[in-house]
Amino acid sequence: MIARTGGWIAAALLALAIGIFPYLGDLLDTRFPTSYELRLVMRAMILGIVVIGLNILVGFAGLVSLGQAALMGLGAHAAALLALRADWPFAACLAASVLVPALMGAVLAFPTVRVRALYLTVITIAFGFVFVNVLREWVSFTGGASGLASIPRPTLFGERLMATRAAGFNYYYLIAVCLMLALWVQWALARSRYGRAMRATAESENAARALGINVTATRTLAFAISAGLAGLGGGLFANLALFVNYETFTFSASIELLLMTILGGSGTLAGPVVGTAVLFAASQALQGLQEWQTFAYGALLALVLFLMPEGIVGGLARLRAKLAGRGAQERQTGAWPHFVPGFDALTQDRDEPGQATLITRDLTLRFGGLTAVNMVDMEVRSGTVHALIGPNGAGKSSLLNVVSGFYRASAGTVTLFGQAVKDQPPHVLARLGVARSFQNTELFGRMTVLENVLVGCHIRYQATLAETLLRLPRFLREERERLAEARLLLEVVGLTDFAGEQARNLPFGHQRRLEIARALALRPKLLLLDEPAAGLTHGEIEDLVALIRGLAARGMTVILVEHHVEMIMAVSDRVTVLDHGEVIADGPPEQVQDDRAVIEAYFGHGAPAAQATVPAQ
Ligand SMILES: Nc1ncnc2c1ncn2[C@@H]1O[C@H](COP(=O)(O)OP(=O)(O)OP(=O)(O)O)[C@@H](O)[C@H]1O
Repeated sequence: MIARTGGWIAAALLALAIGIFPYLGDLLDTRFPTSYELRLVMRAMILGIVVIGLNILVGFAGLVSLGQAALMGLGAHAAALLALRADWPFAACLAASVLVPALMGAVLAFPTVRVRALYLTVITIAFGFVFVNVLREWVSFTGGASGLASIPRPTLFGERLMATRAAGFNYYYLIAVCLMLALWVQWALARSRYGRAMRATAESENAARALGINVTATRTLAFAISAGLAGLGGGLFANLALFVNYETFTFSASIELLLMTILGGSGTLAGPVVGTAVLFAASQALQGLQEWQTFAYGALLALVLFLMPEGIVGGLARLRAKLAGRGAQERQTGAWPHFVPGFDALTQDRDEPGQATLITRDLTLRFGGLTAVNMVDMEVRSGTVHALIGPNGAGKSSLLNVVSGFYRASAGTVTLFGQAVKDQPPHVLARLGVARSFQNTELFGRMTVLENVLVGCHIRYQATLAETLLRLPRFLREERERLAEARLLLEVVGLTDFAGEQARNLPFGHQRRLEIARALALRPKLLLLDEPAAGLTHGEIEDLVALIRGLAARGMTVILVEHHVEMIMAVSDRVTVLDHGEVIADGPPEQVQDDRAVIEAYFGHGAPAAQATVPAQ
């Protein structure tokens, strides 16, 4: 709450400082600021807009672009060319300076981020070099080294936009408004499912996909927004300088933009402003050092990052948290499960009772020569707890990964909720109603406990990006409802007191609880739990059993991969036993426990008859 108020105060102070800056001369009766200094501040504000875009890419989505200056150049050239060659009015040119790079961003990102996030960095480097070469060589179109000169002075609503003490400051204020708008976009994204999805994909791609997030689309969106803001900076720059050529938009300019993002504190809301201001001021101050400038610049940067690896704003935030003495260890964990009133409403998306929620037929998964899952026929009834057991390497997790879409089956069929779903990706299956936990918990460590659960609600928003950025009523209503649901789920798992804590700071047992709460936020019909009891104490396992039974009682179907036999006996309605990828037994737990083939799978052939049950671990 304090941080939020502080954020608004900081934004108001920034707006005030920018607002009165041109009039300082009149107010203080000095020559400062001259038109030159006004121009410097305008350039800094333009860079600020570009760096905000880069922060959305780097700090939110965890992607790196080394071609951001080229995208800025694309915006600048789009605006300049349309004004010079097509006589487009200024407002239309500025709109094009946003849209053309945003589109280019989407075209560059879509094919690359679906393969690997790192490829985006590579493609942006290539784009930067190609772009500069095209500008340099295509002289008839871009003017080559002479660039595009005599761009008409911008005019809006019949007013010529100027920025000098003599002629008025309306262009200065236009840039200031764009900067504040960029800050708004960044803030509105951060406080929405879009921003949370971006951060989630950066933290754990697998967990994000399991919660219904389309990782490729999310990353493409992040890059398109970031490219659009870079282009806006370019368009504003072209209309400030009234001249553009390739020299402004080189690879080293892209590096400088990235450094501003990191120095300020990537991922923080104030970081881009602070990073741009500090580095821009430093580059101006160090200009007198001539050839030593680059060295001094680098040394300064190294020093700040050595002292504050999370950047200036990130470092200060950490310091403040330390001083406030906030730590996970001081929190009281609530008893769980605590089926609070209202929880039943969240578990109503169930399959018809008695239906087969999952059917696999001849399901096979091969890794090269190894058959991890071999011709598995399995049927899981709705509203039951179905355990999947077997010795290490039996293929349990592999089967779970096929059912949740993480692995593609080599052969056979999977039917979920009466629908054939073979080869569907995880986020599509999540949208059908499949949620899962992971063998090694996959939380979004740097996000708060509450945000983790909110990411689980991702697929149940309907508000569009535009409604979200404008914070229209539908978005606000949905956000309020999801927040209430997330808090309720935290109460169910006894983590209410940890809502504001970063997930990575939670003790292990609490992390397991959080992962389950996050999966429940999806309102699944089928919940897949991969060794949820691993690493838990005896008491915690008893609570987990109570939770699972409570979920099944509410109609949810649960598939449980577990080694802990005592727990399986207590919680499951039916057990399927795998060995070497094949089903060797299937039935009620008591029957399976005494099955000869199962005992042999655990103890080997010739196990003594006295060894009548599988081992409780
Ligand atoms: N991505 C993969 N690439 C190659 N082999 C794999 C892969 N994933 C699993 N395997 C192999 O498939 C077999 C089944 O592994 P799986 O993890 O499904 O077994 P499990 O029953 O879950 O074992 P555990 O109880 O130890 O987790 C093992 O031999 C494993 O080495």
